[in-house]
Amino acid sequence: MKKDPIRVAVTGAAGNIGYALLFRIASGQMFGPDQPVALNLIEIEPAMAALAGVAMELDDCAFPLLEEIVQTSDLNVGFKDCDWALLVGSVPRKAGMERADLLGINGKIFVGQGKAINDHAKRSCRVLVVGNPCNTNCLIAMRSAPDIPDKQFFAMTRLDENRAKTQLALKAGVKVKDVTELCVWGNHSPSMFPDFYNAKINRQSAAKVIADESWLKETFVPTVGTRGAAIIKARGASSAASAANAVVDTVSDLIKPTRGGYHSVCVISSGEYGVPEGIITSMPIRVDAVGNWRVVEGIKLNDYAREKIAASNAELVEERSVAFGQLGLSI
Ligand SMILES: NC(=O)C1=CN([C@@H]2O[C@H](COP(=O)(O)OP(=O)(O)OC[C@H]3O[C@@H](n4cnc5c(N)ncnc54)[C@H](O)[C@@H]3O)[C@@H](O)[C@H]2O)C=CC1
Ligand SMILES: O=C([O-])CC(=O)C(=O)O
Repeated sequence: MKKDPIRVAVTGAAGNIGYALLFRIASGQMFGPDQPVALNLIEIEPAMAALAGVAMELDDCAFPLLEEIVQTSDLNVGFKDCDWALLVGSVPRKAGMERADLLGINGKIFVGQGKAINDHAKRSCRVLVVGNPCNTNCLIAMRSAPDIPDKQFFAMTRLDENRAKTQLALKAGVKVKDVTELCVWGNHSPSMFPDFYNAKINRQSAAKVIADESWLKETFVPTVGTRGAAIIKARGASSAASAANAVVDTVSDLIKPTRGGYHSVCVISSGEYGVPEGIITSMPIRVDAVGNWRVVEGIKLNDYAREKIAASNAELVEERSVAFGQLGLSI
């Protein structure tokens, strides 16, 4: 039986991440090899000519699953009837900046986008925010879309999880697929905590397998936390292909039951593990057989882990207060 297409709105579609992402959605890597898709490509007016070029290239791939391409700078058109909204469009940081420095520049974008999603997207629309600072931008979009359930808003820390897995695999001399249950907690910022105690290498605690706590605390944690800056320094531009890859991983894992452990996704907190309520923070997520996600319970966190997670979440509480103050939103 023919399936209806999944309509995916992508903002910043002519940008670097957009260019690495759209072709993977259209080829079936995000939603599966027998699932048609329609792409609503959203850009700001000055980038519409570049967007037309990207759309021409999508046409030239003759993807069998790609049923429609909409190109627009009108958010009301762009989010109309979408099933997924991938909010990538925003300014990336440059060398020497922290992602939070983008709050004043990017935060307001997410008010208008949230409102347009509220008014035009399907009620079942799920929203993944990539544009930085992604946790707080996601919170802004969520609060601007009161008719869409909070549980349908996500921000991305899967790139951090993937980075962390590779660093542990390299250190332990194992394959990256042997590293599982790696949750990155907190903010997508240098304060994030990649939990090496509960991560597994071939089903044993990564901390036990690596048996070098000072490397884990003093090298591994900061390497993961500052990997984005290291990429900017090396490439002269922020991660794009690996970020797009993480978008594909995040969405494809949110639409199917989780096998094995869990994945890192930033979701709305309702106080799990003592996390402050009402922030969008990264936690370990599992998806059940009918497609609902939940935060995995019962993970044992030692004092060091709790302290790191609390510090990262305190940063998110502070970001929320600054952003909401600037935007006139009430906490
Ligand atoms: N959460 C994560 O793990 C990661 C997040 N990022 C963030 O993703 C964002 C995008 O990065 P790139 O694609 O490399 O940047 P880019 O500068 O190459 O592309 C951004 C695109 O967004 C468009 N744009 C700007 N304002 C817009 C608006 N209001 N509506 C629609 N489109 C708009 C621009 O015209 C541009 O084409 C940045 O904020 C970056 O920091 C990047 C890597 C990883
Ligand atoms: O570091 C940046 O600005 C881009 C980003 O979020 C990442 O690569 O993790």
